[in-house]
Amino acid sequence: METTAPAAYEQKGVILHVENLSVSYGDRVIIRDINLSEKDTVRPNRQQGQIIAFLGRSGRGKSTLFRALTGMEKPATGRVLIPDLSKPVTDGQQPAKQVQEGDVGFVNQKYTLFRHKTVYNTLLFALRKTTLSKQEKDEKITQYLNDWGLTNCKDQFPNFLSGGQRQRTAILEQLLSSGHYMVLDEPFSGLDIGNIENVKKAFQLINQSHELNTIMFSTHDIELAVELADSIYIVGYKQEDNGQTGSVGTIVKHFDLKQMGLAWQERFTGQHLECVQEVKNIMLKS
Ligand SMILES: Nc1ncnc2c1ncn2[C@@H]1O[C@H](COP(=O)(O)OP(=O)(O)OP(=O)(O)O)[C@@H](O)[C@H]1O
Repeated sequence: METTAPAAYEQKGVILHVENLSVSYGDRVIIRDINLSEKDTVRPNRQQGQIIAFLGRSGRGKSTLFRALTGMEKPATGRVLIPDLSKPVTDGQQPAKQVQEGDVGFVNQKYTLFRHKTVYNTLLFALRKTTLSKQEKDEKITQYLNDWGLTNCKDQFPNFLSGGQRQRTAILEQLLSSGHYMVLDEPFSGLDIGNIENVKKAFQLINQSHELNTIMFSTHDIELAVELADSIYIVGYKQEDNGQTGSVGTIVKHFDLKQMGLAWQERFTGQHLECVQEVKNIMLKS
């Protein structure tokens, strides 16, 4: 079988820590006992953010988990911690804080944009909470528009953008307004092959532009998740002691694709396909 050498990397400080998280709507518990921890992945001679995929059958609670990860939904129990970059490092550790609404960008499937704002003004609005001067904001936006291939639509309103331009603007808007973390709920759903490539490219741009940039996304496309992610979590129902399948979502399996030697490979190999098959089997049982 075709295999490739695993890429070298080191793991540094914790960038996302989810502890005993559960979310209920009224009396109904939707997700429970969610525990996960992700560290900053450092690769030699390159800037590398993290890409985390969440897979799971319909209704298992991925969107609910995302709402808790972005601080939009208050957990019934547990907490979500991210590094508090406003505090100095003490004893080699970056202090952590509980995630709050606004810390983590959220991009929905529809790539919603302000109808009455041009691309430039949308991005300017996204930077409103920063301490940058007017000129610094302009320079930053101009650079991003250039890097993301959006310079030509700077003064256009959303209705005049192509699907790809719209996606990139929506992703960029969230990136600028929230800092390093971004959640995308099914960003590939309903896209044609060209726009799938556009979103993949946007992931790459985010990933390579800062060490701490962290993309979390859900998808029903298992191959795409195995191709793009360096960590995959499967959200599903656990088997109860009596052999029945439960009805509360939790993490039923984690795949560390870095450790497995599958992350950041140029080519999709037989080992990737084996992983896809394993993910499918687990999803079918959960
Ligand atoms: N606001 C809400 N009030 C009550 N129940 C809700 C609410 N939002 C979601 N649910 C329920 O929570 C469960 C999980 O839904 P969620 O949207 O998180 O699943 P999902 O894994 O994202 O599904 P899909 O893959 O189909 O998008 C579902 O049974 C859903 O009906």
